[in-house]
Amino acid sequence: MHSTHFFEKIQQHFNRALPFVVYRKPNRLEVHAMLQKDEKLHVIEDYSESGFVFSPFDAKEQAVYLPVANSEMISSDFIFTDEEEKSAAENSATPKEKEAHIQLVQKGIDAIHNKALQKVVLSRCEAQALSEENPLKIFKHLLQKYATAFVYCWYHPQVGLWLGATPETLLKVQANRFSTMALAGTQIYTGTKDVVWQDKEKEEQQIVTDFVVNSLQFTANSINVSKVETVRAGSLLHLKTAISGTLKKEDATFKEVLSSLHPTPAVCGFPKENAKQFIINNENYKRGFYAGFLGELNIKETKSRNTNRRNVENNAYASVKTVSNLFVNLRCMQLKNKQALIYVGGGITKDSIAENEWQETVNKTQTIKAVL
Ligand SMILES: C=C(O[C@H]1C=CC=C(C(=O)O)[C@@H]1O)C(=O)O
Repeated sequence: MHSTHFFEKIQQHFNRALPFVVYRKPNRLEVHAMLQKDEKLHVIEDYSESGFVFSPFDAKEQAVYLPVANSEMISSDFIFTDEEEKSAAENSATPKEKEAHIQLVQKGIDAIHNKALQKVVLSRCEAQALSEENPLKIFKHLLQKYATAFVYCWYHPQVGLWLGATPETLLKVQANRFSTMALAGTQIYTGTKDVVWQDKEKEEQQIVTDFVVNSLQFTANSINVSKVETVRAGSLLHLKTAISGTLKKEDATFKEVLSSLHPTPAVCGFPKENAKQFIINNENYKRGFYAGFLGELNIKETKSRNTNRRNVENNAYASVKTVSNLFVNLRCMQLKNKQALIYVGGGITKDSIAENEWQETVNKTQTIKAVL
């Protein structure tokens, strides 16, 4: 479908206040949309559903989805333009917000010194007035600026309007093959990926790798762990380990794998339950869908071995695969009351310095502020 028509269709759908998602996977040109035909809110029961899932940070809260069976699916290639670079907005956080975050981080550091935790990811939400209110225009800026991210705009009249450009894969599954990643540690990108990482960042990332590998022991047959590499996410750099392998049994284990992984110490902490309780008791706001996950769930993909569509006989060779592609909802915002609510957090360990952790969250807001 032509790009102009594609975005017009989504705009009309949004004007009618009907649920939709529009998204582009990392390093792809193709943009997909699912336009739900009515305004019903569909709730995930057991992850055997087929559609686009949107799940909150706290697994006790309801995950929702747009079902394939009740949606129109459209796609288009996104054309990159020579768009003028926008200058990122000024820091909109108040001194009070800074003080509150520093106190929260200090409390986390103290809990780690008292051995209640080894790592905890602490976050905050910053409001910024919107100069551009059309979500699809903001979505296009995200597409343009973050080619290597999973970029999305998700809307349901009963849930809200969310956008983001996340660098983190939670879980990909195709047949019995899976892949995931351990992503953590942050520094500003200054023109090269050839940088030195401090022990603090190496440790916070290693905690994620160890957790992911251990969580998969029971459900995976084989696990491959890559070397740690430095990856770029917009104006930031992170440490990443790629983890892949085969699952023991595809269907029965998908929900199990998902609940053993989420939330990983990249967004929660270690040990998981203690960190989660610390977050719920001490962050003075509700994360909602920030640091939850989203993406394609049990989508049927048809792959034809012969690209010549006129050759009907060869369609016999087409294979249908069920795939899931889930991402962690980071570098995201909720649009509400003419404001962008920007969600940012960072991993706290015994070596954290509260002021630096504050600055890291300020740096992370730039991913979103650069497109507003
Ligand atoms: C929790 C966030 O990032 C995670 C992913 C990469 C690096 C992180 C860090 O360095 O703290 C976080 O673990 C966020 O962006 O809000």
